[in-house]
Amino acid sequence: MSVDAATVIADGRAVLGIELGSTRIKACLIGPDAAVLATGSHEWENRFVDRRWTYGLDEVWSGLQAAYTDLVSDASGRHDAALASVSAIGVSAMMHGYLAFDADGELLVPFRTWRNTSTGPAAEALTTSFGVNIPLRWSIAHLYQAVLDGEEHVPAIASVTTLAGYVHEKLTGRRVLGVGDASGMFPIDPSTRDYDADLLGRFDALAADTALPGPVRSLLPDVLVAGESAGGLTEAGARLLDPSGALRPGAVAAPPEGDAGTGMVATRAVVPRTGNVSAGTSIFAMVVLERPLAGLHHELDVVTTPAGDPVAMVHCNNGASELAAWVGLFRRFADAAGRPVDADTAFDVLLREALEGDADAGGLLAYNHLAGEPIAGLSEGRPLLVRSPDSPFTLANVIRAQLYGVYGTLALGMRVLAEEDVALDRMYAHGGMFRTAGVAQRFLAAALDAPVAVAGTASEGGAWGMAVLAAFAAHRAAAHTSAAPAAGAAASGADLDDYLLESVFASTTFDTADPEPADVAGFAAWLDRYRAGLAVESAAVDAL
Ligand SMILES: Nc1ncnc2c1ncn2[C@@H]1O[C@H](COP(=O)(O)OP(=O)(O)O)[C@@H](O)[C@H]1O
Ligand SMILES: O=C(CO)[C@@H](O)[C@@H](O)COP(=O)(O)O
Repeated sequence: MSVDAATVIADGRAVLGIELGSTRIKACLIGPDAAVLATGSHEWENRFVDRRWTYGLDEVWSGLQAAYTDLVSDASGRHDAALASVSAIGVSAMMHGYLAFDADGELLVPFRTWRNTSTGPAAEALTTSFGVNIPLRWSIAHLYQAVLDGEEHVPAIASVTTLAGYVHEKLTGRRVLGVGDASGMFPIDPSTRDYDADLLGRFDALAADTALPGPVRSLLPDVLVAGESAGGLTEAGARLLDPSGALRPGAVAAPPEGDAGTGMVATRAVVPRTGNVSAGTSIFAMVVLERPLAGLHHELDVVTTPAGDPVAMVHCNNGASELAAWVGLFRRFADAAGRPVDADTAFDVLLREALEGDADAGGLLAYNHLAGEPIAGLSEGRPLLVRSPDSPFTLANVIRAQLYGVYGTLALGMRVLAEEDVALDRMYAHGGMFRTAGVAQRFLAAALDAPVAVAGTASEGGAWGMAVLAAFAAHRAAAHTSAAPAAGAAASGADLDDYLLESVFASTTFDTADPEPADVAGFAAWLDRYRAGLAVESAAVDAL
């Protein structure tokens, strides 16, 4: 394996996927069979500046370079191979939010991430006008809120994009977005797999007589579907990723995607009746739809797969960060006691302890809300641990409550999806929480009352999924060389699924956890108490 991998890397046949997650920038290098050859990562953290969650663009580039350098050294350590070129490349990132540029490409205001909940009036006006739910975090809500607030920069806006779109443009010179990422900016019409023309018109009518230079379509990136070529890595782009000068340009670039789409690919959940849960800083569940939703629900957004098919999503701003904070507390205790443990060990010890807890976590409630949470009706967050005096206050129950807390708001939203009769054959899960095998997965099965499957790549899921999409773009480009050199054709969901089945998942095994009846009953009881206790969380937001 090592010799083959070394040859693949040295011959420039490996494929690079990068995902900018909220806490980690991950890079993943795969071979022709989609096996992981090397990985790299860099930790970063959003900052709350002037009441807005943001990252600096300088941190984007230093973080990408650090993750890439880490991957190069992993390739060298694992395979004794020097990485100098790749056949294809793809970038994905946290979706939505607001990156607005002027005509010279200068950023007009600091990046506003998906986590900001300051767009209420715009989201409400757009939801009413469009007749589809426009969540607070969508880019169009951010844009319209800036218009409604009469922000000074609005007249200068020449383009608006997502984080993946921004990075992709710098690497390739192309201002485009994959349809999945675009679907978190503005609603997509599944029949054209492009922005919904009727809704674009309604937006322009709303924004008429404002300072926004229109029409809005001229501000948005062009939309591409999985398998289409989105340009190639330029010399300048290669230098941005690898200032050492070793990386050569020329790789085929896939349409930049969002982490929802890469999660779907990483779990082979791209055709109707398949779904996946991504559990990282935020937590969200997605199910590919067989038919449109019957009603409009503020708990459900409709995005698309990277092939443009509609997907219902339950999105919660708050995922596993509060759990990580508790694990950090115990690590500090271990340090202070003179027995330091690394993060993975601390997670392993604590999560395994949770297995010994009561099925209802002894009635302990953990609210993981660091930020506001629309589904729970919270404008801001105040993480809480609440118990009755007689609740069995054990370490096992504290950690189990924290794990249940990660799934609390998601479970409320999933009950709305169930009422819509959305059919689901299989649910997959991925994200950092699954680095410790078997625990977060078992409790998720209990929370959803459904089997949950996890693959070995689960904790690197997004970057790996993006590498797979890049390999798919290169595969389609090769198949179409005679007809249209270096250009792949747009794929349908079935084309993408066939590729995933034949070239990626043929030999992948998933570990499936079935819901355990005692856990299901325990979680249901816990969720009733959690729902009632939301009043406490709300009061904490008001009071503190
Ligand atoms: N070894 C581990 N076992 C279980 N959970 C973990 C482990 N390491 C990190 N985590 C959890 O994973 C989360 C990060 O997940 P990740 O998918 O990398 O997030 P993001 O994409 O938002 O940066 C952390 O907040 C932490 O709670
Ligand atoms: O909003 C979405 C998807 O709709 C995500 O991009 C956003 O929550 C960020 O996800 P991560 O927590 O970084 O995995």
